[in-house]
Amino acid sequence: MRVANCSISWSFGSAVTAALPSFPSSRFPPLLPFSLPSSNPPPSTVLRRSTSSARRVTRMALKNAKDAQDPRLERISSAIRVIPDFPKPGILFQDITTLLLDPKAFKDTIDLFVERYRDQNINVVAAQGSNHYRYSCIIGVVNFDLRVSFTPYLCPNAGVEARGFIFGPPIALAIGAKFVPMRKPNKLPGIFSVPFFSNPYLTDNCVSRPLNLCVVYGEVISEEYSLEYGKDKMEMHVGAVQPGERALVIDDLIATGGTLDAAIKLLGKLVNITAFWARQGKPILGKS
Ligand SMILES: O=P(O)(O)OC[C@H]1O[C@H](OP(=O)(O)OP(=O)(O)O)[C@H](O)[C@@H]1O
Ligand SMILES: Nc1ncnc2[nH]cnc12
Repeated sequence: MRVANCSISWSFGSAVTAALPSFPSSRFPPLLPFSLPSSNPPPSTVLRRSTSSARRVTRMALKNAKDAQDPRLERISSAIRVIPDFPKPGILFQDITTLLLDPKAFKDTIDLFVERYRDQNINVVAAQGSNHYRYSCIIGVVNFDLRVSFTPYLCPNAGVEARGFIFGPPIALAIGAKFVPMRKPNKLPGIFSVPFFSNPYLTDNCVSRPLNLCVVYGEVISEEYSLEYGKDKMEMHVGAVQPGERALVIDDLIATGGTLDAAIKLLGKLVNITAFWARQGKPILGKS
């Protein structure tokens, strides 16, 4: 189903230039969107720009320039540790775990977003999490996917990160929006199959199938994308975003923009995107 009028903003930080090996310092410039120098072009990329969305983008850019003066930014920026050559040579890894160890900097980060978005009529905060295939062990478990049932499955490490999930929920709660997780494959209960005799979810939703499989219907849509250091895929529930809602997509940083691109495409399968705004005016959506 496609519906009209869902505008999407994405924010947090950018590591686009962090990936460039020529950058002279390991203490990389602030990752937050607010640090945009006011002389830069407005941080806007607009899809099907309408007059109202263009006005909104302009307002955002002005607010951005104002935020650049915020004294909280310095503390936030310096609380983020930069680790060269992780997870592979050439990557300057922006480690937000050190920010999380500093309650003031962490709170300031959330507050900045809340202050920015609380009056924007946002209904939905969406964030992306991951099960980090690249650090996974391989074990044999049931894969709850009809297409590949009972195949080897990459098992997430314990304590696995999902950095968008760290920042999205507190922002959603504070601005009074619902939170929609955008997850890596096979993490959302969707269309799945389990042996009929052992299925604990036998409800009216279940339909008996050949080979004693029970199928539970709950539609999940997905989008594949590329990262600085690999490929991935994200999924979300159909119905999580409703017609006419305004969505804010939260993640900890933008590097290649692949994740953002996929998030926008994923949301675009459910709603019409009327405006998109991101830091640095990187034409991420120019690809699509
Ligand atoms: O702009 P991009 O090149 O797409 O990179 C940015 C993405 O990379 C990281 O996520 P990752 O998939 O590593 O998972 P995590 O959030 O669970 O750490 C980060 O949290 C962003 O989502
Ligand atoms: N440079 C980077 N630092 C932290 N997380 C990342 N995800 C993708 N690129 C990254």
